[in-house]
Amino acid sequence: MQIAWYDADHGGHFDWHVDIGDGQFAIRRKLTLVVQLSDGDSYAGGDLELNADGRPKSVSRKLGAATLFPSFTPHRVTPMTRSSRYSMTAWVHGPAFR
Ligand SMILES: O=C(O)CCC(=O)C(=O)O
Ligand SMILES: [Fe+2]
Repeated sequence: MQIAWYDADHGGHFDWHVDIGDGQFAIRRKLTLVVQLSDGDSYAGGDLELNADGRPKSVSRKLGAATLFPSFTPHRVTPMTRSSRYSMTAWVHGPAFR
């Protein structure tokens, strides 16, 4: 589980990536769950975008909105342009993909 803080004054963003990696835990990630912990009207930028099919889509910015996706889906957080955003990310683990 992870709480992230993105702030406009500190260039908050997270470039395109997948959540599956080489690490002991990252290699076992199956599903990613992101919960919006900030009201979407209280900041600008900071959109979570998913690119499952070559057409990036932004997810809901509503406070409490939960987004679940396969951990191999490329995603990013666009640069913050005003104020700040909190999010919570949790991963569901399982046997490594083969
Ligand atoms: O904060 C978000 O919306 C996404 C976070 C994320 O992609 C990650 O921590 O891997
Ligand atoms: Fe991620």
